[in-house]
Amino acid sequence: MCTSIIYDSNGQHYFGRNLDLEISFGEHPVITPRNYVFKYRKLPNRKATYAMIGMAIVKDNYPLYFDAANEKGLGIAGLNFDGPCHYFPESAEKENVTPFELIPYLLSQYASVDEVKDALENVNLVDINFSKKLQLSPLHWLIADKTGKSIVVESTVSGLHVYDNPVHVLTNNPEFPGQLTNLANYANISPAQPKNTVVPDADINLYSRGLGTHHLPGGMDSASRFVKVAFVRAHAPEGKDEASSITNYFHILHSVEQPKGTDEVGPNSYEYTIYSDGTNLETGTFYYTNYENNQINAIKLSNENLDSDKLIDYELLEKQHINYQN
Ligand SMILES: C[C@H](CCC(=O)NCCS(=O)(=O)O)[C@H]1CC[C@H]2[C@@H]3CC[C@@H]4C[C@H](O)CC[C@]4(C)[C@H]3C[C@H](O)[C@]12C
Repeated sequence: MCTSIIYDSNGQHYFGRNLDLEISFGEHPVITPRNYVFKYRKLPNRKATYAMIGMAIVKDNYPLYFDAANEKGLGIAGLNFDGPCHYFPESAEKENVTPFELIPYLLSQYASVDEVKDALENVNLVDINFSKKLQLSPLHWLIADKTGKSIVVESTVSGLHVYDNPVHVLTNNPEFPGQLTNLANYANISPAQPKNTVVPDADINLYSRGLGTHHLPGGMDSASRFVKVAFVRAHAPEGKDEASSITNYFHILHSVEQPKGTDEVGPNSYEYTIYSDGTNLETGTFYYTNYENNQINAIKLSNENLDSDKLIDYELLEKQHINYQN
């Protein structure tokens, strides 16, 4: 399971995700500079044009991005969508993009959600594996830009669906319209202390603070995380500067993180939040934390030579540094 959000703070927009899984693939931060050439399976080769940064594994010198953002302030995250997801055979009328190419394809050419929406009308997500070893995985995508707009893209048996996203978060199943419908079941959840309406005549002692969130789901499942993160994001205060904004951002994502041991997926195997990341879409600064190291690490897109044609890899810093005070 995974969770992705876009958060507005202090005039800036932060976009990224939690990656929840039982094993790590060796993913790490990767910059694709403007002159790197993407080789597409069913389209002509094309230069990246817009530089991008995100978490990826690199296979055969190809960056398989889990999530990334480009220098124009457009971000995309791929999340698991097992069940409803369906990819299609090659189509003669459309641009045939494989699901693992979707992030490079969109980030290399487009600067906004509106541009992406137009482009997607012409896209067929074609069922072609990266390799025998790396088969396609069922994904759906949260796409957001620095104006704060976001959409969800889902390819199912009924076709490619693009939904405006009024709550600016995404988890996993069910399909996005079902997640929105489910929010109605939690419509009265509030940061405010409730009034006693259950037995109005009785003097009921509101024994705790926070009773307005008593029915907020806290499970590791995707429907629970959707409601919880939508609520937390919607009520998160803005930061007053970059540091407090990114701190708030990670608190939102960490409110739905999965601690080890709580989500069993097989004998002795547990899904947990491997990393959380977020890019400031205005400045192109990429931040991340991970399970082992919850210090915030940052990489600035603008500090590299973005006109290069070679991928730039960064080590994932996984060592916890405890600040002993005595
Ligand atoms: C599994 C992850 C989602 C996390 C999640 O939701 N886990 C719940 C599991 S469960 O549903 O709870 O059981 C997703 C998110 C991004 C994906 C990579 C995207 C690039 C590339 C695309 C290729 O086509 C296939 C290989 C590839 C490396 C992908 C592997 C894997 O699919 C990644 C890591």
